[in-house]
Amino acid sequence: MNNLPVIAIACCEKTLSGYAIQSVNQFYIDAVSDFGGVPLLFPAAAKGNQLQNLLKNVDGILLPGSHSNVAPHRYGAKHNENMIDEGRDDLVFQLIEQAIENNIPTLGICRGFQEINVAMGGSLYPFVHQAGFNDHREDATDDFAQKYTEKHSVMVEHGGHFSQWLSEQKEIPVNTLHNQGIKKLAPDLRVEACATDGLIEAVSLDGHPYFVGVQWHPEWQAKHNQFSQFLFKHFIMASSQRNGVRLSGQRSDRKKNRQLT
Ligand SMILES: N[C@@H](CCC(=O)NCCCC(=O)O)C(=O)O
Repeated sequence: MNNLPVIAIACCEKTLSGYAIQSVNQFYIDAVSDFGGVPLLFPAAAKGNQLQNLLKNVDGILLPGSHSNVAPHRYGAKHNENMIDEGRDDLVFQLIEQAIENNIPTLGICRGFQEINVAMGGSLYPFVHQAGFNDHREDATDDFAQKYTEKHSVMVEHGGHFSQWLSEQKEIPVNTLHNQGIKKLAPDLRVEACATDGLIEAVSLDGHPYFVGVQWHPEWQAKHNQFSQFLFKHFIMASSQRNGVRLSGQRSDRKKNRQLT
């Protein structure tokens, strides 16, 4: 029997009561567990060999949302950005490179979606509602049911994963909690869905086992949302397949080492 797939979740670097902390919103941890993965929080400080060694024990990567924004210099922009988290940027840009190079199943959500586009050569609008699009910002309320309620639809593009998963369904109702959005699409990314105002809201990478980014938040009550179930089930399935290959490779290495001693 395969072990449960280990899913690396990228942390944000924040400050709490004067202490520097690594943090992940619990909704992401719960969604990974609910769909059969083992969440493993990856600290934003992990670099180089540390990261390579950690990734040897990983079957999937989740790039979660965050109120911070990708540093403008990462995509040649000059505007002032107050919500910076360069430790997270450093971590996820390495993770994205490794995920593409080594076919590690990856799901990017909101900021994670934007990081994928920037890491692969695209750019972002700092405020989409100032660039001719609708206002996609989150509601300023402590009522999370209101904050995460569905606010618009995205239109499914033909030829990608989403159109295969959904067969005839052409629209997906989604929530919206973001200021920023894709301006220039990275060259190798496929558009999977767009908002009704034309903003790109979901992408994937052809030829990869699972490399998907979405601008909305499928982790919110994921078990009760049809499309969120597609997203997470396929993500965990691809990660489980990697888990099987990874562990069988490690077993044969141990056997070879025993034969050499
Ligand atoms: N900062 C980016 C992305 C917004 C985002 O990820 N919001 C979710 C915050 C709550 C959470 O998931 O932790 C933007 O504003 O576009």
